[in-house]
Amino acid sequence: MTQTTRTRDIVITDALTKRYGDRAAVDGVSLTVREGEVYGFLGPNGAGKTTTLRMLVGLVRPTAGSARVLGGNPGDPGVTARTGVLIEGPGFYPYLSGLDNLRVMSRYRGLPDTAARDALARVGLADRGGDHFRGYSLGMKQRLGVASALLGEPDLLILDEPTNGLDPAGMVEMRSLVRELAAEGHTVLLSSHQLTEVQDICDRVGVIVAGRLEAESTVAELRGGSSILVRATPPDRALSVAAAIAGAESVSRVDGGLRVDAGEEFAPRLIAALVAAGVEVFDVHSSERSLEDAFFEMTDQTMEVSR
Ligand SMILES: Nc1ncnc2c1ncn2[C@@H]1O[C@H](COP(=O)(O)OP(=O)(O)OP(=O)(O)O)[C@@H](O)[C@H]1O
Repeated sequence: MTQTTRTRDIVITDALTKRYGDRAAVDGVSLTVREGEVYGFLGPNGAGKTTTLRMLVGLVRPTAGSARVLGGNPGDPGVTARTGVLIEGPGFYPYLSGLDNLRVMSRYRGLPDTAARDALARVGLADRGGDHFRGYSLGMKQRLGVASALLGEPDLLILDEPTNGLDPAGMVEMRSLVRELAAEGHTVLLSSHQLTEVQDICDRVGVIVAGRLEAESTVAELRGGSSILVRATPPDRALSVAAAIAGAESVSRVDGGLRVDAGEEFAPRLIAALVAAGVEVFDVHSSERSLEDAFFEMTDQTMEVSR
């Protein structure tokens, strides 16, 4: 029987699990990456991101569960040919130019020499293609890594921490490159422990903590919407007035005031009700939860956030 995968689902895992001894590095992960999206696989160091990605490209055998990639099995030649992979840095030759490094790779894979030039141009390195790899900045090295993943125009790009170690300018460049690649029709699955990046460039995210997928949703859903922060006195009366009009479940005490889970369009009504009840209002502002806040609330883990 031939199993057909809906074209919209590029990667599907079902309870994917990898155990090393009695420890599960990846524990029952079921995720879906859809066609054309940038999917951020987010989690702290050691959460199981690399192990999951390795299973998706056939480098690690699952202990249990399964994965389908581009409608086939991970590691199948037909799937591998359509997948561009950057996991833990490809081994480039330091004394070869960037272009020659790509040529070596494209010949090895039976691709025409033009593939190397095309890939180099796509990551904005066409002008520096003749320079030795060892003279490249870290950002250029990372871009060359992405170029190597782009050889042969794959449908799916799997990038493990593509912005790791980049300076702020390099990160901005890498982010716009990833968005461009998605706009050109590539599906991108990238991992990161840097929340701010995921927040900016990903359509959807999967959050993995200690091997388990804790959440999978759009960035907006994960944030859980916006809220209004109010500083008013007396605080108890402010709380009961807000609860009466917004619903008790939407109102909570926070440091220095109260939080109402609602969009800013709710603020005028809230202020009017507070004032009518004799509450003195000192400050009202709306705030969007960052993905970072959402993540901290979801787990008690300490995330390594690079600044
Ligand atoms: N070959 C292996 N043998 C034993 N344990 C392993 C092996 N590979 C990974 N692990 C363990 O599995 C867990 C998950 O590792 P993994 O590299 O997948 O995490 P990660 O989320 O990619 O983290 P990082 O961002 O640090 O790379 C870690 O505890 C790691 O030590």
